Amino acid sequence: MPSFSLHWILTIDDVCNRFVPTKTNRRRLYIYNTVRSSLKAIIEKREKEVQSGKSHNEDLLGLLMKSNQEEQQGNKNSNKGMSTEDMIEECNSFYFAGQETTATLLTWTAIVLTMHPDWQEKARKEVLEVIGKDEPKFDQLNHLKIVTMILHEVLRLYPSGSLVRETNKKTKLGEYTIPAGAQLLVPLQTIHRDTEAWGEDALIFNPERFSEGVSKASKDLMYFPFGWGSRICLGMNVSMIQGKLVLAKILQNYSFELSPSYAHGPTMPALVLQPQYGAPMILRKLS
Ligand code: HEM
Repeated sequence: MPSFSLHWILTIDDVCNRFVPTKTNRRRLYIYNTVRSSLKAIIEKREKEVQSGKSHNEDLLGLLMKSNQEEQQGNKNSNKGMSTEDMIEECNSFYFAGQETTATLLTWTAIVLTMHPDWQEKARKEVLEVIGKDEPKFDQLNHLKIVTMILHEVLRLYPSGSLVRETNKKTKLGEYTIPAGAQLLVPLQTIHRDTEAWGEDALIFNPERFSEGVSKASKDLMYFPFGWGSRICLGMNVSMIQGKLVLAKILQNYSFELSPSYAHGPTMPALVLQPQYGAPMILRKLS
Protein backbone atom coordinates (compact mmCIF):
# COMPACT_ATOMS: atom_id res chain seq x y z
CA MET A 1 0.00 0.00 0.00
CA PRO A 2 1.60 3.31 -1.02
CA SER A 3 2.16 5.60 1.91
CA PHE A 4 0.10 8.75 2.29
CA SER A 5 0.20 11.48 4.84
CA LEU A 6 -2.18 11.59 7.80
CA HIS A 7 -3.29 15.06 8.78
CA TRP A 8 -4.56 15.89 12.24
CA ILE A 9 -7.52 18.03 11.46
CA LEU A 10 -9.12 18.98 14.75
CA THR A 11 -6.94 21.44 16.59
CA ILE A 12 -7.75 23.94 19.34
CA ASP A 13 -7.78 26.62 16.64
CA ASP A 14 -10.46 24.80 14.67
CA VAL A 15 -12.67 24.41 17.73
CA CYS A 16 -12.34 28.11 18.63
CA ASN A 17 -12.81 29.24 15.05
CA ARG A 18 -16.10 27.41 14.85
CA PHE A 19 -17.57 29.22 17.86
CA VAL A 20 -16.20 32.75 17.49
CA PRO A 21 -19.07 34.97 16.23
CA THR A 22 -17.36 36.05 13.01
CA LYS A 23 -19.41 37.18 10.01
CA THR A 24 -18.94 33.77 8.37
CA ASN A 25 -19.89 31.86 11.52
CA ARG A 26 -23.01 33.99 12.03
CA ARG A 27 -24.01 33.35 8.43
CA ARG A 28 -23.30 29.63 8.89
CA LEU A 29 -25.57 29.55 11.96
CA TYR A 30 -28.26 31.49 10.13
CA ILE A 31 -28.22 29.02 7.21
CA TYR A 32 -28.17 26.05 9.61
CA ASN A 33 -31.22 27.35 11.48
CA THR A 34 -33.08 28.31 8.29
CA VAL A 35 -32.54 24.85 6.74
CA ARG A 36 -33.61 23.15 9.96
CA SER A 37 -36.80 25.16 10.34
CA SER A 38 -37.83 24.67 6.73
CA LEU A 39 -37.21 20.91 7.02
CA LYS A 40 -39.19 20.84 10.27
CA ALA A 41 -42.10 22.59 8.54
CA ILE A 42 -42.00 20.10 5.63
CA ILE A 43 -41.96 17.12 8.01
CA GLU A 44 -44.79 18.46 10.19
CA LYS A 45 -46.91 19.24 7.12
CA ARG A 46 -46.34 15.72 5.83
CA GLU A 47 -47.17 14.19 9.23
CA LYS A 48 -50.51 15.98 9.18
CA GLU A 49 -51.16 14.75 5.62
CA VAL A 50 -50.31 11.17 6.61
CA GLN A 51 -52.65 11.38 9.64
CA SER A 52 -55.49 12.61 7.43
CA GLY A 53 -54.78 9.83 4.90
CA LYS A 54 -53.77 12.26 2.13
CA SER A 55 -50.10 11.50 1.63
CA HIS A 56 -48.32 8.91 -0.51
CA ASN A 57 -45.10 7.24 0.53
CA GLU A 58 -43.37 7.58 -2.78
CA ASP A 59 -40.52 9.96 -2.01
CA LEU A 60 -37.64 9.68 0.42
CA LEU A 61 -39.40 11.51 3.24
CA GLY A 62 -42.51 9.37 2.79
CA LEU A 63 -40.48 6.16 2.92
CA LEU A 64 -38.58 7.38 5.97
CA MET A 65 -41.81 8.18 7.78
CA LYS A 66 -43.43 4.90 6.75
CA SER A 67 -40.51 2.84 8.02
CA ASN A 68 -40.43 4.88 11.21
CA GLN A 69 -44.15 4.30 11.75
CA GLU A 70 -43.73 0.55 11.19
CA GLU A 71 -40.82 0.50 13.63
CA GLN A 72 -42.91 2.24 16.30
CA GLN A 73 -45.96 0.03 15.73
CA GLY A 74 -43.82 -3.15 15.62
CA ASN A 75 -42.28 -2.23 18.95
CA LYS A 76 -45.55 -1.04 20.48
CA ASN A 77 -43.39 1.69 21.89
CA SER A 78 -43.47 5.24 20.61
CA ASN A 79 -39.97 5.90 22.01
CA LYS A 80 -38.49 3.58 19.40
CA GLY A 81 -37.92 4.84 15.87
CA MET A 82 -36.90 8.36 14.96
CA SER A 83 -37.86 11.68 16.47
CA THR A 84 -38.60 14.73 14.30
CA GLU A 85 -35.06 15.91 15.17
CA ASP A 86 -33.62 12.63 13.85
CA MET A 87 -35.67 12.98 10.70
CA ILE A 88 -34.43 16.53 10.14
CA GLU A 89 -30.86 15.25 10.42
CA GLU A 90 -31.57 12.39 7.99
CA CYS A 91 -33.09 14.75 5.41
CA ASN A 92 -30.17 17.12 5.91
CA SER A 93 -27.66 14.33 5.32
CA PHE A 94 -29.37 13.06 2.21
CA TYR A 95 -29.76 16.50 0.72
CA PHE A 96 -26.24 17.74 1.38
CA ALA A 97 -24.54 14.37 0.81
CA GLY A 98 -26.38 13.88 -2.45
CA GLN A 99 -27.01 17.23 -4.08
CA GLU A 100 -23.68 19.08 -4.10
CA THR A 101 -21.63 15.95 -4.76
CA THR A 102 -23.56 14.87 -7.86
CA ALA A 103 -23.80 18.45 -9.15
CA THR A 104 -20.03 18.93 -8.88
CA LEU A 105 -19.34 15.54 -10.46
CA LEU A 106 -21.32 16.74 -13.49
CA THR A 107 -19.65 20.15 -13.48
CA TRP A 108 -16.14 18.65 -13.44
CA THR A 109 -17.17 16.16 -16.12
CA ALA A 110 -18.34 18.97 -18.38
CA ILE A 111 -15.12 20.91 -17.75
CA VAL A 112 -12.90 17.91 -18.44
CA LEU A 113 -14.81 16.99 -21.60
CA THR A 114 -14.28 20.48 -22.99
CA MET A 115 -10.56 20.10 -22.27
CA HIS A 116 -10.58 16.70 -24.03
CA PRO A 117 -12.90 17.09 -27.02
CA ASP A 118 -11.82 13.67 -28.33
CA TRP A 119 -13.42 12.05 -25.25
CA GLN A 120 -16.48 14.29 -25.59
CA GLU A 121 -16.87 12.99 -29.14
CA LYS A 122 -16.31 9.34 -28.12
CA ALA A 123 -18.93 9.70 -25.37
CA ARG A 124 -21.44 11.33 -27.74
CA LYS A 125 -20.90 8.61 -30.35
CA GLU A 126 -21.59 5.94 -27.72
CA VAL A 127 -24.72 7.72 -26.46
CA LEU A 128 -26.09 8.07 -29.99
CA GLU A 129 -25.33 4.43 -30.77
CA VAL A 130 -26.87 3.05 -27.56
CA ILE A 131 -29.75 5.50 -27.01
CA GLY A 132 -30.07 7.52 -30.19
CA LYS A 133 -31.96 10.77 -29.77
CA ASP A 134 -34.69 9.20 -27.61
CA GLU A 135 -35.30 9.64 -23.90
CA PRO A 136 -32.68 7.42 -22.15
CA LYS A 137 -34.05 4.26 -20.52
CA PHE A 138 -32.65 2.76 -17.34
CA ASP A 139 -31.15 -0.39 -18.91
CA GLN A 140 -29.62 1.62 -21.78
CA LEU A 141 -27.68 3.65 -19.20
CA ASN A 142 -26.07 0.43 -17.99
CA HIS A 143 -24.64 -0.08 -21.48
CA LEU A 144 -22.78 3.24 -21.56
CA LYS A 145 -19.27 1.91 -21.05
CA ILE A 146 -17.29 4.95 -22.21
CA VAL A 147 -19.48 7.37 -20.27
CA THR A 148 -18.97 5.24 -17.13
CA MET A 149 -15.18 5.20 -17.67
CA ILE A 150 -15.24 9.00 -18.02
CA LEU A 151 -17.23 9.46 -14.80
CA HIS A 152 -14.81 7.21 -12.89
CA GLU A 153 -11.82 9.11 -14.23
CA VAL A 154 -13.42 12.44 -13.24
CA LEU A 155 -14.12 11.07 -9.74
CA ARG A 156 -10.49 9.95 -9.55
CA LEU A 157 -9.05 13.35 -10.42
CA TYR A 158 -11.75 15.47 -8.78
CA PRO A 159 -13.20 13.44 -5.89
CA SER A 160 -15.87 15.36 -4.01
CA GLY A 161 -14.05 15.39 -0.72
CA SER A 162 -11.91 13.38 1.63
CA LEU A 163 -12.79 10.76 4.20
CA VAL A 164 -12.73 11.55 7.88
CA ARG A 165 -12.31 8.91 10.54
CA GLU A 166 -12.02 9.04 14.34
CA THR A 167 -10.13 6.51 16.44
CA ASN A 168 -12.20 5.11 19.32
CA LYS A 169 -9.11 3.60 20.96
CA LYS A 170 -5.35 3.87 20.69
CA THR A 171 -4.63 2.50 17.25
CA LYS A 172 -1.53 1.39 15.38
CA LEU A 173 -1.70 2.32 11.71
CA GLY A 174 1.42 1.33 9.80
CA GLU A 175 4.27 3.18 11.45
CA TYR A 176 1.95 5.58 13.30
CA THR A 177 0.48 5.18 16.78
CA ILE A 178 -2.67 7.23 17.01
CA PRO A 179 -4.30 8.13 20.34
CA ALA A 180 -8.00 7.54 20.99
CA GLY A 181 -10.34 10.31 19.86
CA ALA A 182 -8.10 11.63 17.07
CA GLN A 183 -9.72 12.73 13.85
CA LEU A 184 -7.92 11.73 10.69
CA LEU A 185 -8.29 12.90 7.15
CA VAL A 186 -7.81 10.38 4.34
CA PRO A 187 -6.89 12.69 1.44
CA LEU A 188 -8.57 11.17 -1.59
CA GLN A 189 -7.09 13.64 -4.04
CA THR A 190 -3.57 12.66 -3.02
CA ILE A 191 -4.30 8.93 -3.06
CA HIS A 192 -6.09 9.13 -6.40
CA ARG A 193 -3.06 10.89 -7.93
CA ASP A 194 -0.35 8.70 -6.43
CA THR A 195 2.04 7.63 -9.21
CA GLU A 196 2.92 4.42 -7.37
CA ALA A 197 -0.71 3.30 -7.55
CA TRP A 198 -1.75 4.85 -10.85
CA GLY A 199 1.46 4.96 -12.89
CA GLU A 200 3.48 7.83 -14.30
CA ASP A 201 0.44 9.30 -16.03
CA ALA A 202 -1.45 9.66 -12.73
CA LEU A 203 -2.08 13.37 -13.31
CA ILE A 204 -3.36 12.89 -16.85
CA PHE A 205 -7.05 12.46 -17.71
CA ASN A 206 -7.19 9.00 -19.24
CA PRO A 207 -10.53 7.16 -18.87
CA GLU A 208 -8.94 4.20 -20.66
CA ARG A 209 -7.45 3.11 -17.32
CA PHE A 210 -10.99 2.09 -16.27
CA SER A 211 -11.65 0.06 -19.43
CA GLU A 212 -11.44 -3.21 -17.49
CA GLY A 213 -13.39 -1.94 -14.52
CA VAL A 214 -12.52 -0.25 -11.25
CA SER A 215 -10.64 -3.20 -9.74
CA LYS A 216 -8.04 -3.28 -12.53
CA ALA A 217 -7.56 0.50 -12.81
CA SER A 218 -4.93 0.89 -10.08
CA LYS A 219 -2.42 -1.12 -8.13
CA ASP A 220 -3.87 -2.22 -4.76
CA LEU A 221 -7.33 -0.75 -5.52
CA MET A 222 -6.50 2.83 -4.56
CA TYR A 223 -9.84 4.24 -5.73
CA PHE A 224 -12.59 5.23 -3.29
CA PRO A 225 -14.46 8.38 -4.28
CA PHE A 226 -17.51 6.98 -2.47
CA GLY A 227 -15.62 5.82 0.61
CA TRP A 228 -15.15 2.24 1.63
CA GLY A 229 -16.38 -0.32 4.13
CA SER A 230 -19.45 -0.08 6.31
CA ARG A 231 -19.85 3.69 5.84
CA ILE A 232 -19.61 3.61 2.04
CA CYS A 233 -21.81 6.17 0.28
CA LEU A 234 -25.47 5.13 0.29
CA GLY A 235 -26.17 7.09 -2.87
CA MET A 236 -23.30 5.70 -4.97
CA ASN A 237 -25.48 3.90 -7.51
CA VAL A 238 -28.07 6.68 -7.64
CA SER A 239 -25.43 9.29 -8.37
CA MET A 240 -23.77 7.19 -11.11
CA ILE A 241 -27.15 6.67 -12.76
CA GLN A 242 -28.00 10.37 -12.43
CA GLY A 243 -24.57 11.29 -13.81
CA LYS A 244 -25.02 9.02 -16.86
CA LEU A 245 -28.57 10.22 -17.45
CA VAL A 246 -27.75 13.93 -17.35
CA LEU A 247 -24.55 13.53 -19.35
CA ALA A 248 -26.33 11.42 -21.98
CA LYS A 249 -29.03 14.07 -22.39
CA ILE A 250 -26.50 16.89 -22.73
CA LEU A 251 -24.38 14.91 -25.20
CA GLN A 252 -27.47 14.05 -27.28
CA ASN A 253 -28.39 17.71 -27.67
CA TYR A 254 -25.34 19.92 -27.27
CA SER A 255 -21.66 20.21 -27.98
CA PHE A 256 -19.87 22.28 -25.39
CA GLU A 257 -16.65 24.19 -24.96
CA LEU A 258 -15.19 26.29 -22.19
CA SER A 259 -15.63 30.02 -22.33
CA PRO A 260 -12.32 31.93 -22.72
CA SER A 261 -13.04 33.44 -19.29
CA TYR A 262 -12.64 30.05 -17.58
CA ALA A 263 -9.76 29.81 -15.10
CA HIS A 264 -8.83 26.45 -13.64
CA GLY A 265 -8.79 26.50 -9.85
CA PRO A 266 -10.11 23.51 -7.92
CA THR A 267 -10.90 24.54 -4.38
CA MET A 268 -12.65 23.12 -1.36
CA PRO A 269 -14.49 26.00 0.40
CA ALA A 270 -16.58 23.62 2.47
CA LEU A 271 -17.08 19.91 1.97
CA VAL A 272 -16.99 19.55 -1.78
CA LEU A 273 -14.21 20.16 -4.32
CA GLN A 274 -15.44 22.91 -6.64
CA PRO A 275 -14.16 25.00 -9.56
CA GLN A 276 -13.19 28.20 -7.76
CA TYR A 277 -14.04 30.55 -10.64
CA GLY A 278 -17.13 28.69 -11.84
CA ALA A 279 -17.45 26.82 -15.11
CA PRO A 280 -18.59 29.26 -17.81
CA MET A 281 -19.35 27.28 -20.95
CA ILE A 282 -20.54 27.77 -24.50
CA LEU A 283 -23.17 25.24 -25.53
CA ARG A 284 -24.05 24.68 -29.18
CA LYS A 285 -27.34 22.99 -30.04
CA LEU A 286 -26.78 19.95 -32.25
CA SER A 287 -29.09 19.47 -35.19
C1 HEM B 1 -20.94 11.92 -7.03
C2 HEM B 1 -21.75 11.79 -6.02
C3 HEM B 1 -21.35 11.36 -4.64
C4 HEM B 1 -20.12 11.23 -4.07
C5 HEM B 1 -18.75 11.47 -4.71
C6 HEM B 1 -20.32 10.80 -2.70
C7 HEM B 1 -19.30 10.53 -1.80
C8 HEM B 1 -19.50 10.11 -0.52
C9 HEM B 1 -18.44 9.84 0.42
C10 HEM B 1 -16.95 9.98 0.13
C11 HEM B 1 -19.01 9.45 1.58
C12 HEM B 1 -18.30 9.11 2.88
C13 HEM B 1 -18.07 7.62 2.97
C14 HEM B 1 -17.15 7.25 4.07
O1 HEM B 1 -16.97 8.02 5.02
O2 HEM B 1 -16.59 6.16 3.99
C15 HEM B 1 -20.45 9.47 1.39
C16 HEM B 1 -21.37 9.14 2.35
C17 HEM B 1 -22.73 9.24 2.18
N1 HEM B 1 -23.40 9.56 1.01
FE1 HEM B 1 -22.54 10.04 -0.74
N2 HEM B 1 -21.67 10.70 -2.46
C18 HEM B 1 -22.34 11.03 -3.61
C19 HEM B 1 -23.70 11.03 -3.81
C20 HEM B 1 -24.65 10.71 -2.85
C21 HEM B 1 -26.08 10.71 -3.06
C22 HEM B 1 -26.77 11.01 -4.39
C23 HEM B 1 -26.65 10.40 -1.87
C24 HEM B 1 -28.11 10.25 -1.48
C25 HEM B 1 -29.08 10.12 -2.32
C26 HEM B 1 -25.58 10.18 -0.92
C27 HEM B 1 -25.77 9.83 0.39
C28 HEM B 1 -24.75 9.56 1.28
C29 HEM B 1 -24.98 9.20 2.67
C30 HEM B 1 -26.34 9.08 3.36
C31 HEM B 1 -23.71 8.98 3.24
C32 HEM B 1 -23.40 8.58 4.68
C33 HEM B 1 -23.25 7.07 4.76
C34 HEM B 1 -22.91 6.60 6.18
O3 HEM B 1 -22.26 7.34 6.91
O4 HEM B 1 -23.30 5.48 6.52
N3 HEM B 1 -24.39 10.39 -1.56
N4 HEM B 1 -20.73 9.87 0.09
